[in-house]
Amino acid sequence: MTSRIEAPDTHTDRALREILDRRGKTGFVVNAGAGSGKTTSLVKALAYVAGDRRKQLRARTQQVACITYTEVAAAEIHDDVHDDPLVYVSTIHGFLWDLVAPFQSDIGAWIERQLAAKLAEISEKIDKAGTPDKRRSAEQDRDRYQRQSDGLRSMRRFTYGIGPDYGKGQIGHADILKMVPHMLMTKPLLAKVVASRFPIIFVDESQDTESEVVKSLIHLYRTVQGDFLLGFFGDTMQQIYATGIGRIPAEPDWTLINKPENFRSSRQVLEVVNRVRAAGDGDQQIPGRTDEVTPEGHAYFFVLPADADRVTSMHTVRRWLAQRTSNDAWTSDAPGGAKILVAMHKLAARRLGFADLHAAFHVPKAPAALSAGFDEGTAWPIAPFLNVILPLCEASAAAIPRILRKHSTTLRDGITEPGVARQRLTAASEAVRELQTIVAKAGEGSVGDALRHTYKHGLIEATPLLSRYLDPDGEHKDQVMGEKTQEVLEKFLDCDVRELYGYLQYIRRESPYSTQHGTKGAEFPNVIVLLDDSEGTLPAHSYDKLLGLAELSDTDRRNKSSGKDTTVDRSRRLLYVCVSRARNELAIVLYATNVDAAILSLKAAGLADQPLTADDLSAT
Ligand SMILES: Nc1ncnc2c1ncn2[C@@H]1O[C@H](COP(=O)(O)OP(=O)(O)OP(=O)(O)O)[C@@H](O)[C@H]1O
Repeated sequence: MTSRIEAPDTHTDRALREILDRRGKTGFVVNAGAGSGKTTSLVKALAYVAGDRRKQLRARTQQVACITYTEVAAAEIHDDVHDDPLVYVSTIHGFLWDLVAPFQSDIGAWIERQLAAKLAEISEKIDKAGTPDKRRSAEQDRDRYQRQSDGLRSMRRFTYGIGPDYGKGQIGHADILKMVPHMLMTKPLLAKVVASRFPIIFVDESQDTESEVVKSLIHLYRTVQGDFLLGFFGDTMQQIYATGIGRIPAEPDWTLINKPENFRSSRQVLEVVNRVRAAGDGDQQIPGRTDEVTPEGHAYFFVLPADADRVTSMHTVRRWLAQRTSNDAWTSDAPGGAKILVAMHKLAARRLGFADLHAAFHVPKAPAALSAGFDEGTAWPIAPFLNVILPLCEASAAAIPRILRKHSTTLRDGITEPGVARQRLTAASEAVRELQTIVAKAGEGSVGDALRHTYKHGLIEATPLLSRYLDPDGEHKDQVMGEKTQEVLEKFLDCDVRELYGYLQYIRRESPYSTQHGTKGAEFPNVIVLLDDSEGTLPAHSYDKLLGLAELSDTDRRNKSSGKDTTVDRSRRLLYVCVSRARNELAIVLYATNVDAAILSLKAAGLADQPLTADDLSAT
């Protein structure tokens, strides 16, 4: 891929350079459609300002900050700007933590307030406990919180990890999004320090950036003196997370920029993109490339019966597409082949053989850090498998000591003499051989067998909660473990270790499946979008409602009449994101309980003039 910096200039690039040449305080919002080159313009603006103001930024030890939505996006932008040290690229969590990390005593005070709130909450629970058992359990939790609170006083250093462990001075992912905006809004010194370190801040995917974060950045803009530039790049039509702000509340003096072009998609794909958008905000995009360069492409809409076997019908669709478009990539699972966008991880899990694992992390009311963490590949109970256990089972004999030295607690802690290190390495190697036997044997409960074995032999570093679970009387006995966390861990440990291989393939993006949310910002040559409410939908989404195939609920109607976001709005935006990921060829496959009614609805909604059916598939 050539760098985005080399993309031809658009009017937006020129407008941004004019803004970047200004001094003093200024801001802008680029709000433009899918594939319009927002990220490309962002990268070009970064390169421009880092070149133009290099001397000044260096002299003042300042950087240009760019906040992205995912680690993948951050890595791509880093590449685009050739790892220029003047450009600081980070996800929102990393950025926010970096801002406040030096303000240790404020972090400590914040944790103290959280624990005080927990203690107040638990006292209420104790007072209201209906049974002696519930009371006893709440009292035990109160004692744990109390010990955490006591431990905090001697804490010298506060850190940040996936999950919180307040007693050990660690705040979690979710805490960051609450704590830092609050600190930015209430601590003028912090705001000053941030603005002098980052006189320019860009935010990509701004529509899905948490409201409080955006508000705190705007507060920063309002309060700082001197040179400061705040710029947002987003698309309100692509807001797919409920926590996102949607439209940026721009300050009156900011410049608003739209990009009407689409540089990504073929003509046929763009027509579908525009049809989906038409009933949303009505904006329509035009091909960005010249007539000769924009390919015609292909786009098809299939309506298949909801009782069709999904695996067979998907093979048939892919074969049909390969034949019709003379493009064998449709039947390939390799990168560059077909990308199949499913609504939920559960559907990918079924197809890739990790349904039990998925179910374990999605028990009803599972803590979000576990369920969402599983979906993202960051859940702490799984981390030992991804980082240590599976690598130890797959690595060559020569590579094993390196993995052990990096992760094994027994090889890291308390070694004072070389002889001890040798002995421990021999013991750890023996434990690895036993682990390999456990994993090769596999079967129900082998996840638990592997985890207990590696923990016992110090091969893995477990998070405080996992340690508490595996060793309830050990070092982390004061950790408070919710019932739901306990339930997830029990179910996880009951799983078959073989399921982790399909999961790994999925989160490493090596399978053709991706979730519709997970494709944010990406693009693929050949995309299939599955619309399949009968296999299950995300909360607050329904393609059947969007397409007029299911009745709106009373809540939908109430939301609609009061101008609030509705199930239909959310589903349309998600569909818009999905169809606009396709560069050349696109297929939408709707599984419908009533195929004829679905065809009529699609035509009436202007989404497809001539949807194809199972008969068309069998006719070739
Ligand atoms: N000025 C340009 N000239 C030619 N191609 C461009 C230009 N800008 C962007 N592109 C190409 O268009 C595609 C989409 O660009 P980009 O990812 O920057 O868009 P985006 O608006 O951020 O997308 P989305 O919001 O849909 O994720 C990329 O393949 C990119 O290389």
